[in-house]
Amino acid sequence: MLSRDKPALSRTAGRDAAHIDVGATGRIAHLEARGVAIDYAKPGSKEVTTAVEQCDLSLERGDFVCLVGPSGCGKTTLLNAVAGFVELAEGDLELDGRPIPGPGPDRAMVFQHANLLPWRTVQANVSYGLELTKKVKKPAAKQRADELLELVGLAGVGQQYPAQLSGGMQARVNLARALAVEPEILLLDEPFAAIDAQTREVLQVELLRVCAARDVTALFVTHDITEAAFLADRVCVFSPRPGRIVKEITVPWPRPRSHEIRRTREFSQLRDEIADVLYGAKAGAGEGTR
Ligand SMILES: Nc1ncnc2c1ncn2[C@@H]1O[C@H](COP(=O)(O)OP(=O)(O)OP(=O)(O)O)[C@@H](O)[C@H]1O
Repeated sequence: MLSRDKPALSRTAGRDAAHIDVGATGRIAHLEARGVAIDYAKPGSKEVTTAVEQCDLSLERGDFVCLVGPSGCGKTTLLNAVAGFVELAEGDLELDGRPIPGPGPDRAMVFQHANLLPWRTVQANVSYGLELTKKVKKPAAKQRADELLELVGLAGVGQQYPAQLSGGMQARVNLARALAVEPEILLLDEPFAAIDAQTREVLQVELLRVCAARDVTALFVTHDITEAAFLADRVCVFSPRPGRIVKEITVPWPRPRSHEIRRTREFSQLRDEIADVLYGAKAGAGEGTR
C-alpha cells in the first residue's frame, strides 16, 4: 500500500513483487485498483495537481469496462497508470495480484489517432510491434498481421499504405496493431472519437466481436454515453478532478451485441441512468488542486 506519508523508491512497484494480495473475497482480480491516487508536479513549484484520488476498480479476465467522466477528471491518467507510464502517489494497482512493474507487452494502448507509419504498408504497420519483440521471425509476423487484418475486417488491404485508407479503416488497423503482440489487456483511449457516427457504430460492433474472439480484457475511455452503454459490462462514472469512481453501472446484456439493442427502450433507460450520475457528479464538483 502506497501512502503519501511513506514515499516508496519505486512508487508503482511499492510492494514486494512476489506478494500476491487475495483481498477480502479470497479471489485475485485480473486488474485491481485500491485507493489509487495520482499526482502531477506543477512545474517550478512544490504544488501538485491531483488527477485521480481514492480510485477503486476491479476487473476479471475478459471484462469490458468503460470509463466516463467530465473532461480532465483523470480517465487517461488512470489508463496510463495501468499501462505503467505513470506512478502512483497512493494506493495499489495490481495485475493478477502483483504490482504493475512498468510498461509491458501484456497491456496495449489504442489511442484516438492511429498514427500509422506512412512509409510502411498496412501489413508492416501491424507486424511492426511484433518484429520489435524479436519473438517471431518476419514471415510469421507477416502471417499474424494478415490474420489480424482479416479479424478486423480488412482482409486484402495489407499491401496498401495508410494514406490509401479511410479513417474507419485506419482505426481498424490501429486495433489490429495493438492486438499483434497478444496483449491480455487493451487500454483504449477514445479510439473512435474522430470517426463519423455511422462508422463508429459499425466499429463498436466489430470491437466487441474482436474482443470476444481474442478473449481480451478491455478498459475503454469515452465521452460518449451511448458508446459506453453499448460496449461495456460495467460503466464506471468518474467525478470531476480529482477523479474517483462515483458509481459503477452494470449493463445487463451479454456480449457480443448487435446494433438493434441501441434502439430499445431499456437501452435508452440505461443511457439516461448513466447521464444522471454523470451530470449529478458534475454538479457536485469540488476543487482538485492541492
Ligand atoms: N503530464 C501531465 N502533467 C501535468 N498535468 C497533467 C498531465 N497529464 C494530465 N494532467 C492533468 O491531470 C488532469 C487529468 O487529465 P487526464 O488527461 O487524465 O483527464 P481525462 O479525464 O482523460 O480528460 P479528457 O476527457 O479531457 O481527455 C487534468 O487536470 C490534466 O491537466
